[in-house]
Formats: sequence, C-alpha cells, structure tokens
Amino acid sequence: MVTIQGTELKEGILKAIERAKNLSKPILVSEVQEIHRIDPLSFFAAGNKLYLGERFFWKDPSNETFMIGLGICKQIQSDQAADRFFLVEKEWKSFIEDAIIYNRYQKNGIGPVMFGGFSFDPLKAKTKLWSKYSNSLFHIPKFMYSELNGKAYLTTNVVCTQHDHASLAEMISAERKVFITAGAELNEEKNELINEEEIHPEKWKETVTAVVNELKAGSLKKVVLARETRLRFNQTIQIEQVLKHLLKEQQESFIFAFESNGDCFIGASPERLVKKNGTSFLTTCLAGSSARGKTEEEDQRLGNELLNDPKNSIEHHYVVRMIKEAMEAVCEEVTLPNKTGLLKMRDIQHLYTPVTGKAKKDTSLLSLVDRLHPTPALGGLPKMEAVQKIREVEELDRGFYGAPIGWMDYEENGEFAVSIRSGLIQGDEASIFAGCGVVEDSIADSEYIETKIKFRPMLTALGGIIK
Ligand SMILES: C=C(O[C@H]1C=CC=C(C(=O)O)[C@@H]1O)C(=O)O
Ligand SMILES: [Mg+2]
Repeated sequence: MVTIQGTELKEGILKAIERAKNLSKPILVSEVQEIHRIDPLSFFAAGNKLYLGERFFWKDPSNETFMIGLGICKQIQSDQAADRFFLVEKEWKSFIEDAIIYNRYQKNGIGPVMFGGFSFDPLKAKTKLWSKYSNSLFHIPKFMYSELNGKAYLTTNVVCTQHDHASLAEMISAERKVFITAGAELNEEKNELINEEEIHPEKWKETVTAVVNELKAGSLKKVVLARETRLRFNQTIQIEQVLKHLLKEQQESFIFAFESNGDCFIGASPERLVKKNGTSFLTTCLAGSSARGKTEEEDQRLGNELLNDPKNSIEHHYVVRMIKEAMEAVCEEVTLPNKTGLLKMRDIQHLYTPVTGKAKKDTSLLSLVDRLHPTPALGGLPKMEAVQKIREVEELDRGFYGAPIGWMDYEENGEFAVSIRSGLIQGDEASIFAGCGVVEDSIADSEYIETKIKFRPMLTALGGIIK
C-alpha cells in the first residue's frame, strides 16, 4: 500500500493559480515523493484505462533507471525542420521557467521531465505510417514513476491556469490513488502472427548494390540503408506483453515505448546516443555486427572474427571518427579505450567503443544530440551527403526509427538512445525496422541477412517467432 500526502501539491496549486494570474500564462506544479517500489510494468499497465495512448516506458541498459509516464500534462511538438533541437530546448526551458517544484531529492530523472524524440530526417516526405508522430514530439506526463538505483519516486505534474480552482488538488489526489493502489493485472493473452510481409526485399538489395557502386566511385564512404517488415496479428497487440518480453530477453538494452494518438513506438535498443549528468557526457560507437554462436566456443569465434574483420572494422571506425570529432568540439576532455570491444545481446553482437567526455560549460544535452544525430551508425559518412542519399534512395519512411529517443529533466540532465531494434504498433498491425551500414566491401545478400537478424528481437517480442 502506498500512502501519499497531498499537502505540498495543494499549496503548490494555490500558488500556481495566483502566479498564473500575475504572469498571464499557465504554470506547472511538480511534486516528487519517495514511494514504495511498484513493478514498473504494472504501473504502465495501470494506465491502460485512463491513459491509453498517453503513456511512455523507459529502462536503461544498467537496469538501474526505469521511468514510466502516464497522461500528458503538456506536449511539445513541431514539424519544423530547421533548428528543431534548439526549438524543443527553448520551449522546454520556457515551460519550466516559472514552475513551482517540490523536490527534496538530488537525483536525475524526477520532477519535471519531458520524454520523447525526433524523427530521423525531417526533410524526408512523411507517409501515413508516421502520421501520429510529429517530427519533434515530447510529452510531459501527469504522473511519472521513476525507479533509480532501487529507490522509487512518484512525480505528479499539474498545469494550472488562472481559471483553475483549489479543488484541483483533491481531484488529482483521487486520480493518482486509483492507479497507484490498483496493482494492475497484466493481460496474458498472447499476440499471434497471421501475416508477415517483408517490404520489397529484392529492390532493397538492388539499392544496396547500387550504393556500393557509388561508394567505390565517389566521395561517400558509408550509407546506412534500412527496410521494413509489416506484420499482422490475430488481435490488437498487447503492448504490455511486448514490453514484458523485451524486459526479459533484452536486458542489456534500452527498452522504450512511446504512445502517440493510438500508435505505439517500441523497441529494445543497445545503442546509447548520449547521456548527460552535469558536465559529464557518455556516448557510444556501435557498428559492425555478427550473429551469436549456438555454443560458447562458436560465440567466441564469431566475436573474434568480427573484431578482426576489415569490412566491419571500417564500418565501426567511421562511427568512432565522427563521434570523436563531434565530442572534441564541445568537450574539454574526451576519453576512448584504445581497443574496440564487443557488445553482446541475445540475437546479435556488435563492435563497441564507449566514449566519455567532460563538456565545456553551457553545452546542453540537446545541442549534443543535434551534433551527433545521425552518427554513421544510422546515417553515414560524410553525414549530410549520406542523409541526402538515404532520402533519395530509401523506400522506407523511417519516422522515429534510427533517431534520438529519451528524456531530459528540468536540470537538463538526461539520456537519449538511438531507436533501433524497434517497431511501430498500430492496433493489430506493426511495422518493424532494421538497417545496416553499407560500405565499399558490402555484399547485398550479407547485409540482407544482417537485417534479418536485427528484426529478431522485435519479431520475437511481438510473438512472431516462437522460441
Ligand atoms: C541500423 C541498425 O544498426 C546499426 C547499429 C549497430 C550495427 C549496425 C551495423 O553493423 O550495420 C548498424 O549501424 C539497426 O539495427 O537497424
Ligand atoms: Mg553492419
């Protein structure tokens, strides 16, 4: 049983109504309370009735951070392409500027937090597939459960206008009591796949070959090409079931779900784009892939082959080169290990180089997202030329796939992942996405097999592959 005192919230709401009158603008009240641990997935599921379509779920690879948001108290969204990272940051700052915040805990990821992301390329023509997601889209939840190193917190956010009344506090307290004490049951119905359609695989391979030929001839070094598989199930896909599966099978990954207007973008990405804590930044180079072995020996052999494979090494090296340069431009110091490592997930292993840096003063999280996205793990090298090439030749509307997804708090700390190994759930259908780094030595058939492996985590979690 979780008991929550509502005294600060009530006081805050009274103050906020007054402030809203004086400043003629809506005012946010945010209250943080330490609470007993709740299973993060059942908190998400508890929002199923009241907040369906307005929820998010986030877990980091260390399994030390869970953030689950229910309801939307404010949305930041835009389809504008120019300065999109800067504009989101500006709107966020102005939203929290006059906020009344009750938070006595020195932690990142509690209090006012915005969660969301960006599309891969705002200049690519948008299709119906992604009509429910603006090119920049962030939600500030009404209620957020954060679990940080085993401690649990509940943030309640309320936006007050001058026309609101003190009774708002009682309404909010009653609302949160319902889902905090409900202890939601997970729906155990399994999703059953009834149709699977790879979107034009032969054409995709032809594009890969055509791009390889261009790489041999011109100044482009690498282009990441992605494709889609469309799935249909016997019933409305149970998002909780998909998350449950990902949480169990993809523990080394970021796990995210982001609902918008009835659709849900969901995935288990092993790739960190950037994490900020004060002036410390952490980012990751992840590119170059191989299957996992069936036995310990085979797995080690495949890992060693990957570490020594020239084609995969060059794929990886381009990412390291670009990220190092981007970090050096904004950091006092940048640290990289001198040897490439391996990162192993259930279905796949990758070449891996973590990068840490101490940022120069006033380097914001979103300015670094802007600098890094897309790294050559999702775009290519040189960056602008590669993105232009993808825009021209790729059939897929990537939408939020391959782009920054994550959160930022009111002190501007936060974390973004690169949203790969992901899919878009739309009722009883879903699209899943996978891409791979095409370099001069790429062979279309091998890249095709690589994307097949990259579909597996989402396909399995959706119920499309029975283990
Ligand atoms: C583009 C994807 O993966 C990237 C991240 C790691 C390894 C990659 C590769 O080896 O090609 C890709 O660059 C994807 O999973 O859809
Ligand atoms: Mg690759």
